[in-house]
Amino acid sequence: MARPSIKEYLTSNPDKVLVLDGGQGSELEKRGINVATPVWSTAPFVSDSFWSDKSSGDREIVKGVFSDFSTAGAEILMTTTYQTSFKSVSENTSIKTIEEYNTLLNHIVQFSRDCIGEEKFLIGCIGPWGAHVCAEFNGDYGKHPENEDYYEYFKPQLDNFFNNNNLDLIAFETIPNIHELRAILSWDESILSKPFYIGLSVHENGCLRDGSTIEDVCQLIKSFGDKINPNLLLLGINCANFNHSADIMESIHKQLPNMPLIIYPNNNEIYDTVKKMWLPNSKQYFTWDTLVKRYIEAGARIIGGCCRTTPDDIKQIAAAVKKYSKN
Ligand code: MET
Ligand SMILES: [Zn+2]
Repeated sequence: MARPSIKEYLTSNPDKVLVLDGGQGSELEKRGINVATPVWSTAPFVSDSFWSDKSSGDREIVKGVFSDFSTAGAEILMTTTYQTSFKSVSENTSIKTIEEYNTLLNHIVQFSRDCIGEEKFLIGCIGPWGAHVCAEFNGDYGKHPENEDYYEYFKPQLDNFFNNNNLDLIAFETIPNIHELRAILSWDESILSKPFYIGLSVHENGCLRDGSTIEDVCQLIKSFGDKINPNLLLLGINCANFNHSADIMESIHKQLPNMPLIIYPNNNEIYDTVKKMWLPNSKQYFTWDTLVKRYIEAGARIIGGCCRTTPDDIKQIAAAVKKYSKN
């Protein structure tokens, strides 16, 4: 049976909370794929052997990640295309033309769809401009972030994703800068012609990485009134601090009570930006069970994990979603 449209699905099942997958990029790395390249988790797909050699090791690893997240309970999964903008790919790999780029995206999306089957929802993942310039965790977009042509940066990936029926939802993830957020919100249905969501990149106190407060963000969204693009299905945070994630969700929900929310924080490890590695965090104040309960009470409709979360985290999230959602 064909999948329903995700918009229709969320509207006609108002109590349903969908379980998302976990950190695809970090999981690929954990399983041995070298993602230490400027295109990060896109790396396995830009090698010809991934497509020509059906028994390639990387191919098996990617399949395994999709399969393990699905088995753990994910009902909606993401393509590994966080750093697959045309600019990142054409500047850093042998793929140079828009035709080659479209072929790459078509192959990745089809491969991902084949991995998860026809029933589950698939999200076309798009990282922020900050992913290209390594600024998604400081929001530093230079002196004139308002002058950046965000549309020009996103357009090739958007054009491809909007035309691909294998994708149910488009993700703008880890958005750290309010100018970029304002740009995305200003695009109407002729540009963003399919359901999408925005995942914000925030500090522990909930401020956007560029220092804008949650109030600034919510005010900006409210200022669009009923002119907001009807394809904006959810707003939320991703790659956020585990211990602080529920507080941040509650504060967004307080200010935008009717906005369906999405949340996928990191696991409890902390990224050391100097050592460039994830370090354990001895302070863990919550379990997934407690957090998921609070997320749902704060209006979350999609819940999963971001960097360093594994199929085991998704299993715990799925169990808690089952326990606390009315559906
Ligand atoms: C830096 S956040 C990355 C999110 C992305 N969906 C991934 O895990 O691959
Ligand atoms: Zn992340």
